[in-house]
Amino acid sequence: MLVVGLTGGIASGKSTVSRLIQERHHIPLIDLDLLARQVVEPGTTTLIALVKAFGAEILQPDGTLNRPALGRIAFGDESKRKELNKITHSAIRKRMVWLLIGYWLRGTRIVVVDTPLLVEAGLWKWCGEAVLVWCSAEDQLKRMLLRDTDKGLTEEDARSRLAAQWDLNKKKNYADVVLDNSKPLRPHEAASNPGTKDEDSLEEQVQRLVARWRRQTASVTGVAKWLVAWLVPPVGLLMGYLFAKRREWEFSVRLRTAGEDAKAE
Ligand SMILES: CC(C)(COP(=O)(O)OP(=O)(O)OC[C@H]1O[C@@H](n2cnc3c(N)ncnc32)[C@H](O)[C@@H]1O)[C@@H](O)C(=O)NCCC(=O)NCCS
Ligand SMILES: Nc1ncnc2c1ncn2[C@@H]1O[C@H](COP(=O)(O)OP(=O)(O)OP(=O)(O)O)[C@@H](O)[C@H]1O
Repeated sequence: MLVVGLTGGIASGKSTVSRLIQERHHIPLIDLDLLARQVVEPGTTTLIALVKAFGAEILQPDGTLNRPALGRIAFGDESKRKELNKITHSAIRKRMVWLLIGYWLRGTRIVVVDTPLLVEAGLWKWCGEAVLVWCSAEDQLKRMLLRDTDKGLTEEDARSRLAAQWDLNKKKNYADVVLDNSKPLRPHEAASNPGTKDEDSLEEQVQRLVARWRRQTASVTGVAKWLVAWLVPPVGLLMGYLFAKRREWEFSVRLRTAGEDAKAE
């Protein structure tokens, strides 16, 4: 099974790409932002742990999580954010692994995992391919404000959310594929933009990417690997482990060349 890690920064266009992959190309998708919401539903041990760590002011009167309030605490202070990650990430990963196992049992060929923290949390090594949805920090800020101002997001909130994540140029070093989302979304919009071609639009880039995944997984070696991993799970696990180790080594060479530190959070 080809597990693709899809990442980017806040408001860089991950959900837009996810929607295209899921709805237009019918590839299953695991959204870690969504799992992050499920693990903090009322009554969960994760929500209880969060209240213990950050106080009852992170709850709404009805007992659900007050997301903007927790966001303000976590995005404004690195140590608080680390604490939040420590509490939530293991529960999110557990859910993700169960979902992956489910897809694998059903014989799925390609699954996309959408997560903003693919690089920061070190998940990139465990993916067959890491895809980064890139745009400039100015575009991220502009798009975030356009999207979220009516949900109460101020420019200060937006800047602190942006500062809470790695710069997207730094994340490029960890990506196998970079989707340039500084251009228009659709081909016809690209045509009316001076200096931009139809094939530069996000939709066309995603179309080409998915076509390659399909060719790759339908090739003789792709099918043979998938079949062996599916029929003999221990061999599949070993193949996955060796692949991750090779990937870690290849990227550490690449990162050293780029002057980056391979260690994530
Ligand atoms: C702090 C919370 C409550 C704020 O909720 P809110 O609804 O306002 O934002 P939402 O969850 O939609 O996240 C919006 C974006 O913020 C960024 N973000 C979220 N969590 C983090 C984090 N821990 N570190 C850096 N950026 C983050 C991501 O780009 C995400 O797409 C929420 O983001 C959360 O529970 N975060 C911890 C879990 C987590 O790390 N999720 C990311 C996927 S693993
Ligand atoms: N190429 C583009 N041109 C203009 N607007 C865009 C483009 N791509 C995405 N957008 C808009 O930018 C906003 C952010 O995109 P999206 O929600 O896909 O980002 P995201 O990376 O999933 O964000 P988050 O991490 O906050 O969930 C949305 O309102 C989306 O419609």
